Amino acid sequence: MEVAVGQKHKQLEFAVASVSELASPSSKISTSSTVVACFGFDSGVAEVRFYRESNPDEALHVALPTSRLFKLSPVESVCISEGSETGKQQSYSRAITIQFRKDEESRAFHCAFEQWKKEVVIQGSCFQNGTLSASKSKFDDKIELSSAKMYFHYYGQLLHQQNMLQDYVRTGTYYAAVIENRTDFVGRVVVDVGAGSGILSLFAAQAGAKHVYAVEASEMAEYARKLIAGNPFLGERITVVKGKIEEVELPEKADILISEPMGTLLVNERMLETYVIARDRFLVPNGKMFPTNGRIHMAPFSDEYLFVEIANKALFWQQQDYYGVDLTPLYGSAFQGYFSQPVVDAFDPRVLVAPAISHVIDFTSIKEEDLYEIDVALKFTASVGVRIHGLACWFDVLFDGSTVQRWLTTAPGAPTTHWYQLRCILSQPLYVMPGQEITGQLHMIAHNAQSYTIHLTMSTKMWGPGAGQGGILQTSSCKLDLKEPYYRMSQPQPYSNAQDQLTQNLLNTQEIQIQSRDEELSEWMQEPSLNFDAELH
Ligand SMILES: C[S@@+](CC[C@H](N)C(=O)[O-])C[C@H]1O[C@@H](n2cnc3c(N)ncnc32)[C@H](O)[C@@H]1O
Repeated sequence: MEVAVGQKHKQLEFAVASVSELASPSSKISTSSTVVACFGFDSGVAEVRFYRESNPDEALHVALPTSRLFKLSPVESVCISEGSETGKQQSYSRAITIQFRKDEESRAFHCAFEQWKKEVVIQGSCFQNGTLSASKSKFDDKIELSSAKMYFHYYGQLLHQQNMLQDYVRTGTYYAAVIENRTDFVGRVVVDVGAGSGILSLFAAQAGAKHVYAVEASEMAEYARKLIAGNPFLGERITVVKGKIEEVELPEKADILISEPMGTLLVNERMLETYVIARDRFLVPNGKMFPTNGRIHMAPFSDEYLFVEIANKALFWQQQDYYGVDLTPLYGSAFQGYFSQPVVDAFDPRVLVAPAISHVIDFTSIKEEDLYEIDVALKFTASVGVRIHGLACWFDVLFDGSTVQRWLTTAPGAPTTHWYQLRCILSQPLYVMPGQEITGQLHMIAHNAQSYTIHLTMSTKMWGPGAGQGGILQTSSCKLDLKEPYYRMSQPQPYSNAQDQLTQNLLNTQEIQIQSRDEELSEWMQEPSLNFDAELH
């Protein structure tokens, strides 16, 4: 795949101990502040730029097409550059020594150096054809640049990482899954896929990992470096690599991957695809994945209160004399708009009217492309006679450790997580009798704004007196955008789970509110014109 010259956003960063030019030792960029080595492009030429984190404007630039890198010791290398060729002899006029803090950092740097030199060769050859280009990563191929920018901007902020860290059900389950399965980590190489603050890398190091590569694409990588440096006993076995999983090169394969790639309904954010790409790029055959698989659970629900609440939102547009203006021409669109938003909140499991079914996603074997379109056939048997208002969904993931199997669940009735649960509401509810079958389809299609369009169809067949020979078929459908849910958690909840409250209080001595990760994310990522709720209130 080729991409235009303007692909400046593609870059990769490392922390190194110090850098100095041999001819001018005074140019040394040393350890008083972190020294960053950043691979990128300058005027279409691949380069590595060294600078102090505290002063990015003062940098040493090394053009890669004319450079070579040699190891002097496990933690010291020399980079010679600006060569000229006379006959068979190659001469170099500049040498830069690079001091690394550890062997793995040095190996990761060498690996990236060689990879970026190859990019230059591709570019060079294309340049001769008049179309300077660089290989485009799988991520850039399928995700809109504006979506990715906002996404990584969001994750680059500590407050959003803190929100996830303060979901103690989530973080505590990860901690237990890692620590109770030490045997899977001791002496092993680990890759942390989307490391964020680096917390899972630190857990893996605590469990005895030989080395952890913490790969993080957002600016959070700098904070992860700081956190890891501040925990030196663990940090000496962790290397932070700033870049996208789809683009970075690592010096060795991993025995185990660890990641937290789950979004609302498991698949939102499309980070599961990144997790699967990491498996294909970095995991040894039969290596372990934490988590190992995930399940989306679905069941029909009946919630008259929620249905009326949503339907009432559109009533505003039924006014015929709003300051002398008839608003009714927009009523239909407003009604449709409200019913195209999946609802995120914590609901009472008693609203479910049939046993749930599940769709399993095995992270160790699924193909990345299989996540582009997910199709689930629905079949339930109603346990009561009620009006069905739609489909309720939640998910769980399994850590299939060698010692202990741990589940992280977001089920209704279980301690609440920042994912809550999700409900797709039908604008035309269905009526069912006890024992009646409900069939349908949940079809989810990934889109380039890191989410999914959901198509839901639910049907029931009514038999018996007056229904005729073929029965009466009722069908109701809706189309929803997973990226634009209605976050209902701030509304008064008809249901409060005592066990949930207790767990929260026990885990959390401070008064801390967990915000839905996607609620915050969507504030960043939604275009105002698409944010129906924001428009109306
Ligand atoms: C849900 S957060 C989890 C952070 C951390 N692992 C934790 O458990 O607290 C996901 C992180 O993955 C990063 N991320 C998402 N897609 C990525 C990609 N393609 N390459 C590298 N990092 C990515 C995000 O920037 C974010 O920090």
